[in-house]
Amino acid sequence: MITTSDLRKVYRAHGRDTVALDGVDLHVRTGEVYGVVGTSGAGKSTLIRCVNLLERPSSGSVQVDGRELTSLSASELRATRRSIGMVFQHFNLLARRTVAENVQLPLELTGLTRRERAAKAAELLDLVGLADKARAYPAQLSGGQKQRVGIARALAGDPKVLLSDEATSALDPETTRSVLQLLRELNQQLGLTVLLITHEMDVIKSVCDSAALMRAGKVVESGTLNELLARPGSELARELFPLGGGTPVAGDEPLQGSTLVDITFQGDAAVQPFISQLARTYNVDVNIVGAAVETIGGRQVGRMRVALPGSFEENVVPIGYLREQGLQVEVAA
Ligand SMILES: Nc1ncnc2c1ncn2[C@@H]1O[C@H](COP(=O)(O)OP(=O)(O)OP(=O)(O)O)[C@@H](O)[C@H]1O
Repeated sequence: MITTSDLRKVYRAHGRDTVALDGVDLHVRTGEVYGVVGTSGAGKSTLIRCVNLLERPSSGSVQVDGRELTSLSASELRATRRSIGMVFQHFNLLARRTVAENVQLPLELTGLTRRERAAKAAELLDLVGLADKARAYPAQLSGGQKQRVGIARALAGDPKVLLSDEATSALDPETTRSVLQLLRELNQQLGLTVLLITHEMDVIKSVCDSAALMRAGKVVESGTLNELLARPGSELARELFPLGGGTPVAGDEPLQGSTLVDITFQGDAAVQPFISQLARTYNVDVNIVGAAVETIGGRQVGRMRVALPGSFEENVVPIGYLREQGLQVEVAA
């Protein structure tokens, strides 16, 4: 649904060049929620603004729903942008307009009658759970309600794609959860493809099907959450699902001289029988250092860190046994 190829954006200011995007290839499939995460300055905002050409890339291509946006004329681009909704961190609502009028804003140049626009706004406000706030003004709403209005407005043109620029960054954790839940429902009910940027791993964990990690203008890692969790050495997987503790340090006698192994299992697979079989078959004392189960992308994922006595070379066979059982096994230290 969204594909960027070798996307570059260089800002020129005060005689200096800043490379904000340095050859970004991104592929967002139809109907998925795709999150781009990265620290401040990584290029996330620039990327999302290049996807609807609010920012014109210096080079590279942007395809949305099969259309190459960089080669459209100004009027074609205006029309195409209507099918790409966008929500913003600070909502960008007009203070002097009512909630319903804010939602109708993108429909004003579309040839719909006043009555049709009002009916559409009412339908969208109902969809985001704010049917009773149509006549209120933005100042009378909470942050979460303002963002719901922002989302309703973004949906006014019946978009196939919704871009979300840190939509929950200004909200408290509980409101964040409810707005993310709304995005998920809209994704499922309307088949909406959602591309969101965030600096919070929790957002990725709770709502995304796929994710990309950006650093210094580049996508350094990407994939579905399941792929990432199954990828040895994945930085995103480590951040999605940190397994604290267990790194052997001087004086930490029980772990000294042992091999730490991280085991990831998904769905209903239970790791416990494998551990006891491993202990029995190979006569090793398996020390469970840490374990956790979390819901990631709507699926149960478990991780366990175990310590096997001896060096890695001494544990090649037991580690191979765990891998043969279909578990994802990564040697941590
Ligand atoms: N209009 C601009 N003019 C000059 N440099 C810019 C402009 N917009 C962004 N930059 C620079 O481009 C780089 C990427 O910025 P961008 O805002 O895309 O990153 P980000 O990952 O979204 O960060 P943040 O989370 O802080 O918004 C930064 O070095 C930034 O200073």
